[in-house]
Amino acid sequence: MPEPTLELQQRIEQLRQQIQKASYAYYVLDNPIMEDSVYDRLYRELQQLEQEHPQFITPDSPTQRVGEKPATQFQTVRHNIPLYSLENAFNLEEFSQWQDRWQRIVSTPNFEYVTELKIDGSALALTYKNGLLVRGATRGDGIEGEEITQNVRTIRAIPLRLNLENPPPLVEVRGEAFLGLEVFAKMNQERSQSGEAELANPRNAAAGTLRHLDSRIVAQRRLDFFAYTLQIPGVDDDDIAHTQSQSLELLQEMGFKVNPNRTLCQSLEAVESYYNEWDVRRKDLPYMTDGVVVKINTIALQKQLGFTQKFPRWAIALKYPAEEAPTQIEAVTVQV
Ligand SMILES: CC(C)(CNC(=O)c1ccc(Oc2ccccc2)cc1)c1ccc2c(N)nc(N)nc2n1
Repeated sequence: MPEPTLELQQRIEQLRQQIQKASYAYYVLDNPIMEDSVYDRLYRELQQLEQEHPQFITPDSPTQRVGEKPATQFQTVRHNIPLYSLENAFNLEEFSQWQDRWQRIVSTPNFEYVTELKIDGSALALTYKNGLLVRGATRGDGIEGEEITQNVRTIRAIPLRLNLENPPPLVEVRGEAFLGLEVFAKMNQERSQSGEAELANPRNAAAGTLRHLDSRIVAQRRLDFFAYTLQIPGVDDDDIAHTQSQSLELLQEMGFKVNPNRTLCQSLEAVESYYNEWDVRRKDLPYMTDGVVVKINTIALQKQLGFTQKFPRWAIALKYPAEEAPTQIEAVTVQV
């Protein structure tokens, strides 16, 4: 076997960049730039070269998304930063009461909310070391979750490497993993054809898929992901971004898929119109939502308000009425 030449390494790097660019356009920007047949040919060439020269394989190579052997179990890991859940408001009256509560604590007249869609999926905590994805974990109880890195790596909307020149030593990203409605319907069709019980909803299907021990099965399920929180431990949140909306833009620049249907609101009425607008428009979205999330936009104000034992005081979920009565099986997330 001739010594691998420099141009071989350059060819491998070139293939990686072309494949990564096409994958980002397709899975994050939802805007394909390459025919599938061309993508497959480039991918096969890269796989071939890496098999011939495994010393050139890097953890962020697109070929490293699907693991080989199934896991036997998942480890429990402690989140570097706790994952808080959201207080719920079930109507605008409750939202208005929440607004009055925090306005009593901070006397600031000119507040601003960022309103985001609440995706009906399963929360994920992602950890990047020097820009490389090193861990993916389920929310668990917010303090500890299950380490499911191999499964998280199969989610093509999640970058294996941050798009940053000099990445900080540690970056924590939170978001929602979900199954699109089309993928969910196809999954249930396959399950009913093979005599398995259909799953009640895409949230259950996503949570169950994330806990599948065989990442090759997970890769076939085509999970998707929207990021919504960026943290750089050791760096003051206010220095990363002054507002939640800037933080979402940063996440996009770093290579994450961030839900585009977010708005800035300066009043309760503006929040109400966003909530009512998306109660109608969400029926045309290719994924399930179960509410909107309203966050005080200014990070300095978020810090002033802080957290209760369970929730941030500066954010609330404004839920839509549930479509189907939750059944008992929803309580338990099983591998599906
Ligand atoms: C607001 C937050 C709870 C995330 N934020 C955090 O988890 C979080 C955690 C520690 C933070 O700061 C700390 C840092 C160190 C120690 C303690 C707190 C700040 C935010 C949340 C939860 C669920 C969401 C959801 N389903 N959809 C959208 N669109 N947004 C959501 N946002």
